[in-house]
Amino acid sequence: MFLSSLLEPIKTAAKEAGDRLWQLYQSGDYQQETKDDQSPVTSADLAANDIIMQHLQVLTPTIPIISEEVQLLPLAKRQHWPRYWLIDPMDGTQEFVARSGDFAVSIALVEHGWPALGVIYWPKEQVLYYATRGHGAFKQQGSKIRRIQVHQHQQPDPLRVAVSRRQAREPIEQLLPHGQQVHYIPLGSCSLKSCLVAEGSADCYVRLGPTGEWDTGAVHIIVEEAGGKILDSSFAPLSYNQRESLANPNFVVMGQADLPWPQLIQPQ
Ligand SMILES: Nc1ncnc2c1ncn2[C@@H]1O[C@H](COP(=O)(O)O)[C@@H](OP(=O)(O)O)[C@H]1O
Ligand SMILES: [Mg+2]
Repeated sequence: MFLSSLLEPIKTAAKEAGDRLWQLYQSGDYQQETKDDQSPVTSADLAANDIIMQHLQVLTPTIPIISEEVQLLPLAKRQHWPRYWLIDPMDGTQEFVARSGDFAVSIALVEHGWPALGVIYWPKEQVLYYATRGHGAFKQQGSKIRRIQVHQHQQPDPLRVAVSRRQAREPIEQLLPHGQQVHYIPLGSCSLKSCLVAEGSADCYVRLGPTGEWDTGAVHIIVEEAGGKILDSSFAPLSYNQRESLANPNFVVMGQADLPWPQLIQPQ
């Protein structure tokens, strides 16, 4: 009941933040900086962050917020939170700057260590992806809403693997078995690639290299409710708010849950 009552207001917040990003993207009216981890941030990320924070503070004033764009509290002050919002106001800042349009807003509610509600908004396509635990995953474009499901992959069909536009292909090629036919799908933004898996347009997404918990929070529940899973390089679940750093390990977003994934992909 609590989760379902939050869904519509969170979709509204994500859409408002994303539409603001789109406006700034089109006008070019933003400034860019480099963060301590060498990843880019723009004034558009911060504008979207402000919009989401304002919505959340009105909607649930007592629920704390972790945002990519807000100074992180030490673990001791946050590790016992029973629930918190986990937001990435813009996933795909490099894509925004490079003008590919592959950027998205990501908002998750994490309860007792597990994402329970997730909303992704892709401004370029005006598409929302969302899920709440136990109630399925959905894709909405305008008034058209449909339930999404991962794809049932049949051997010997090529494995459709979503990959970053910005990362080298070779390390990923080395993880796939020799002789496996592969069709690569390059797309920006961790969330959008994960949503491709959730909706069945890709069979998996292999992510090597730096990401943060905010990149996977919302899609974690969307992918699971669509029938898939997100696991680290030991095929163990990702964790949330358990460490001083929010850096994720390498991970794979897997579609069809009963494929022999450890035979298909051996992440390092
Ligand atoms: N040098 C770096 N340090 C930390 N995270 C990085 C990074 N380079 C990329 N990322 C993560 O990868 C995301 C983009 O994924 P992709 O390469 O698939 O487009 C970034 O999202 P943000 O744009 O929210 O920072 C960021 O979280
Ligand atoms: Mg971001």
